[in-house]
Amino acid sequence: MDGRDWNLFLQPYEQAVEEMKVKFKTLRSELKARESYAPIEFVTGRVKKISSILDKARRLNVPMEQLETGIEDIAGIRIMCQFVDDITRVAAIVRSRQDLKLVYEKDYVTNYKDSGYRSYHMIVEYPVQTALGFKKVLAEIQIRTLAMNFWATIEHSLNYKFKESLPDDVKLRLRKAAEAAFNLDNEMSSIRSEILDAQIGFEEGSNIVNKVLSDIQDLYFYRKVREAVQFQLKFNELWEQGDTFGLKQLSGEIQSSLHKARKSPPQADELE
Ligand SMILES: Nc1nc2c(ncn2[C@@H]2O[C@H](COP(=O)(O)OP(=O)(O)OP(=O)(O)O)[C@@H](O)[C@H]2O)c(=O)[nH]1
Ligand SMILES: Nc1ncnc2c1ncn2[C@@H]1O[C@H](COP(=O)(O)OP(=O)(O)OP(=O)(O)O)[C@@H](O)[C@H]1O
Repeated sequence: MDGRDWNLFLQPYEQAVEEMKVKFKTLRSELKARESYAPIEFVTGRVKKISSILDKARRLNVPMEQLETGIEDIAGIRIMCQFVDDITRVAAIVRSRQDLKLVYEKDYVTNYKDSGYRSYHMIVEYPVQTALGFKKVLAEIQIRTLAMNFWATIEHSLNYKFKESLPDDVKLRLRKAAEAAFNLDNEMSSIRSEILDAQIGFEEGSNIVNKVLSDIQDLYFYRKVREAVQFQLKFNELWEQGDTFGLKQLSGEIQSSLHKARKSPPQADELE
């Protein structure tokens, strides 16, 4: 093995991981403040252990003098999302960032691995300012849902214990567990879209109420008192029944009355 100073070798990777973690955690807070929902649930990161770097170099036949280019995940962060759709959004954000350069992507969400592993991986080039100046390091960004992470964390610990020799029945059960995690993600996504639809429906309902009440006020302005009172009674009835469709129709009727009223405004002494 070469006699390099591993602390010095790993220093820029430590820095890259710390900086990237701060940046994506800050992004989460900012998106939460701006849009009230952030596609990032939490962020973790690590620098690969020396033993793991050496194992991987041997496994992938990477010469020691080419570790920096041959092992792409010495620096790695992981971004956990609530929903599968969030992964696409986070990946788009990573692609658009000016402070790193995308090298390539691996979509194990669509093309999941034989083991059942699902995640979206992005290998990036990240620039750090070291005491000796500017240096670019390779880093891996793994993006996955909470369910994918749950599965991968447990599978990783089992794999570590059994190394390459996982018994076939365990492999099969892990694949089934991965399917279960996939189904859980799908179910959560469909519940989410129903909740979003309900929220949109609620928003529409509240907008239509505002519109009807303010248009009735305008009818008073045009001295269409009798019409305004009738519309108000009709509104009360529909509102009691929670009839959004009826309210939309009523809104249309009030609009056409208002239209007529605006075309022939009342004379000063005119009262309905
Ligand atoms: N738990 C778990 N993690 C995996 C699995 N496959 C990949 N990973 C994770 O994804 C990383 C990158 O894996 P790959 O995209 O296969 O790339 P690689 O680094 O060229 O090759 P390997 O180290 O052989 O996986 C690994 O270092 C793991 O952290 C898997 O089957 N189970
Ligand atoms: N990009 C990443 N971000 C955060 N944690 C990671 C990342 N990649 C791996 N880890 C975690 O770091 C720990 C050590 O993993 P290690 O780097 O030794 O192996 P690995 O990445 O799983 O596999 P390999 O050696 O094949 O690359 C594990 O808990 C693993 O889940």
